[in-house]
Amino acid sequence: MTDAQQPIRVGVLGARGRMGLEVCKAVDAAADLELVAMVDQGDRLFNASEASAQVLVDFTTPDVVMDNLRWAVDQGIHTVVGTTGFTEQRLEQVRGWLADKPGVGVLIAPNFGLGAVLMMQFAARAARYFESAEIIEQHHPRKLDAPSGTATHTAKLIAAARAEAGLGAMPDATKEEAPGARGADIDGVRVHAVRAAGLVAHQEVLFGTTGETLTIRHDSLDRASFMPGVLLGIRSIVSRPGLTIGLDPLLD
Ligand SMILES: NC(=O)C1=CN([C@@H]2O[C@H](COP(=O)(O)OP(=O)(O)OC[C@H]3O[C@@H](n4cnc5c(N)ncnc54)[C@H](O)[C@@H]3O)[C@@H](O)[C@H]2O)C=CC1
Ligand SMILES: O=C(O)C1=N[C@H](C(=O)O)C[C@H](O)C1
Repeated sequence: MTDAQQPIRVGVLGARGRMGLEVCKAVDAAADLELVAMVDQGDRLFNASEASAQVLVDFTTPDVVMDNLRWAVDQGIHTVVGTTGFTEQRLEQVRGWLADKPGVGVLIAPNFGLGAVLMMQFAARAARYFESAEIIEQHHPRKLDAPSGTATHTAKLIAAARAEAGLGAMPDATKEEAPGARGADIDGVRVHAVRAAGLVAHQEVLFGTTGETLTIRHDSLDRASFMPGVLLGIRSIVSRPGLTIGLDPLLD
């Protein structure tokens, strides 16, 4: 434990949501963490400050997360963010806020599943060796956004690796007969989003070149899969000022 064996005081934003409920359970069960605030839509955000939260965990929605984060940084509260919707422009805004609060840490991770982090790393490593790469993400039908934050991040990693290796555009002679048939184009990488009852969170990255394909697949079968990563984030962010993107730097 930090601070002479005092538990880290944690507040959860989006506490009544699918992820928020799971985070509350995981924090409650950890001896070195104390759940001091549970905030959902309609609750006062200030509750978290009154409860002296040292770290906030945000699993809300892309349209409210920036306001929450701005407030937390202003209050000097470290924040672990799993909510999606972080464009490069949004990340730049967060960097700007943190510049005025040098002691405060923010971790923004598109996926807290350790297997998903490895899947993205493996995909980035494979990208330079294949002519073609496409992403198929599959989620539960109550997910609000598409493509997923994980798929967008993976596409950007693949695009960067391809550019670094000097690869050009992927071979594709297809004319779409129906809009969207070839998926979304994220930095030149096609991303297909499936929504079906029974699914949690899944992703395949399909690579192809002459005579062979490689498929890298990850499945989150239960939201418990995200919790080791979230807890690692909470424990790390108290001594990690500035903006950290993704779990990768915490795993090295
Ligand atoms: N980074 C990761 O590993 C993961 C990220 N996610 C992302 O986390 C987000 C939440 O996902 P779910 O829990 O499935 O959604 P959900 O819809 O079940 O939960 C969102 C919760 O946020 C609450 N909320 C809305 N506005 C709020 C506000 N202003 N203040 C406090 N609470 C507010 C809602 O009432 C709801 O209870 C999504 O963006 C999703 O993509 C989900 C799973 C894993
Ligand atoms: O909404 C979800 O469920 C998930 N969202 C994240 C994303 O958009 O990548 C992470 C994971 O895929 C589950």
